[in-house]
Amino acid sequence: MNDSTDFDVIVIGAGAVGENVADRVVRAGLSAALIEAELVGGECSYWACMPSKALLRPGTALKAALGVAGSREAVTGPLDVEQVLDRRDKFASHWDDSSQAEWVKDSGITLVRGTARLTGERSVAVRHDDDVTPLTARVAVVLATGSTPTIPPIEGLDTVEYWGTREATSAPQVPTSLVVLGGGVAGTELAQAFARLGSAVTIIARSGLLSTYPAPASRLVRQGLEGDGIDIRTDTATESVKQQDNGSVTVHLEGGETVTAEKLLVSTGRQPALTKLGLEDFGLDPKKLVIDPSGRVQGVDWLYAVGDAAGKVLLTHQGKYEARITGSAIAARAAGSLGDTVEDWSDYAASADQYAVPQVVFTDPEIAMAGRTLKQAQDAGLNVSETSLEIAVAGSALHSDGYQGWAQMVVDEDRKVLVGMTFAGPDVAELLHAATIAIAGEVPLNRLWHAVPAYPTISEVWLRLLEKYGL
Ligand SMILES: Cc1cc2nc3c(=O)[nH]c(=O)nc-3n(C[C@H](O)[C@H](O)[C@H](O)COP(=O)(O)OP(=O)(O)OC[C@H]3O[C@@H](n4cnc5c(N)ncnc54)[C@H](O)[C@@H]3O)c2cc1C
Ligand SMILES: NC(=O)c1ccc[n+]([C@@H]2O[C@H](COP(=O)([O-])OP(=O)(O)OC[C@H]3O[C@@H](n4cnc5c(N)ncnc54)[C@H](O)[C@@H]3O)[C@@H](O)[C@H]2O)c1
Repeated sequence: MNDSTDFDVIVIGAGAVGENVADRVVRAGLSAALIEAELVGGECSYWACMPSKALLRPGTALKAALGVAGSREAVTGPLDVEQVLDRRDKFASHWDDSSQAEWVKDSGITLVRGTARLTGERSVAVRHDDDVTPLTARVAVVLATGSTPTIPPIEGLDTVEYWGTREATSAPQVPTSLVVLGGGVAGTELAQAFARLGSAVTIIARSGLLSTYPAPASRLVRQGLEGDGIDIRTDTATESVKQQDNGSVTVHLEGGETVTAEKLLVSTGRQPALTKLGLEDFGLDPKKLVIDPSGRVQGVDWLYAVGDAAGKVLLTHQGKYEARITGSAIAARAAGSLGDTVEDWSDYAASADQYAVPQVVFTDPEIAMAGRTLKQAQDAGLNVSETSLEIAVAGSALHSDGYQGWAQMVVDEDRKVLVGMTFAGPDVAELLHAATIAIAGEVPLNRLWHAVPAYPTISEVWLRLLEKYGL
């Protein structure tokens, strides 16, 4: 750290999102301090996206080889667990942030290690061990503090040892059995990763499995998980949990049934990490901030929030997008070229957060979705139609024997543009960006008709959907 305590911009939280805001403002000629309490790189690098995908990928690759006659016969054994965990460790940089800290320094950003709290207008105190360093920002303070797990009020949970997603993604060994509480994205991905690494896995979901996605897509994932031997209990409430003498955990379900496993994973959602920042002193609610499309916090014109902390979309790529937008808005306001209001879809408004978010569930099969589901579009008052079909094209037949997939297109009938797209099936994630472009670009359907998918690829499903729609 250099000795300066006065910067143009202070960014609290050096996750992927905080790093990107700091980089953006420095590139625009401003100075920036980036404050981090734990590891530079944040959740995604060490305990979320990277290690979870590294745990999943070998199982998906093995299943792909088993799905094609010829390569199937060449597979002679199960996953090599030690190799999988070693590779995961490399993707998590062995939980060492020195290369990311080096990048921060090389980018001209000042890294300050410690826990930050707002102490006044544009003022922050950073506590590191017993030292407290006061910092001031001439222009703006940005909250990029991420999110923390939501822990459900289940009797006994505070008395047992359980895994959160951090412990699961960094697990040094594979447990013989695992019970997963929560049927959301984190729960299903990690359930499949551990099942394929040899754990006997049970998922307990209060409602459905991946219930925010279109039902045919979630059903395909459920079939895939069941094919891996996962016991899935949906619409099942958990009454209490208890640790056994041998360390295993028993989950007592509504109706009297119990499930016992070596490890319990609680993956029941996340919430913005906004407590202990002193927000109350500025009349703000630390449960959720109201922010404008440039990321500025309502009522405090020097304060911004991005990424998970902003609470709009809890995804790395979307948080980094917000970081680029907010960084540009801060720099433009510092230069006097941007006022209080920002235009939708301009360089200073994170409009895609509302209309064109891409998201992937990295199970096998995958779900890849961009924009709105039919229900979300209807709830937003749009006059929409839906067209859906099974993915059965030359590209999918070649991809694997017995390929099963599903796709859905949601069209705004008043404007004749795509507002939502969902694909489910093996390797559909790579189809997604075309949908994101069509939605964000509001490409008219009669022009999309001229975007010809290459033969023989799974993307031919685009053509089938447009034909079924009536083009
Ligand atoms: C298991 C799992 C898998 C996931 N997989 C994916 C995926 O595949 N793709 C995807 O897009 N998203 C995924 N996500 C979501 C993704 O991890 C988050 O959206 C992303 O990490 C948010 O980045 P962020 O920078 O906003 O927050 P974080 O990465 O949480 O970073 C915030 C940083 O702020 C620091 N901090 C907090 N408070 C203070 C303070 N007061 N002072 C100083 N520092 C502070 C923290 O230590 C942390 O390093 C996954 C999440 C989980 C849990
Ligand atoms: N591939 C990806 O992009 C990816 C992967 C993992 C996580 N994430 C992100 O991380 C965030 C957190 O993931 P998550 O799966 O924890 O959250 P989530 O919100 O996706 O799912 C949480 C699930 O837990 C359930 N639940 C809540 N309380 C419960 C209880 N008492 N008992 C049983 N179930 C209960 C909810 O009904 C929901 O299905 C998500 O917002 C997601 O965006 C993304």
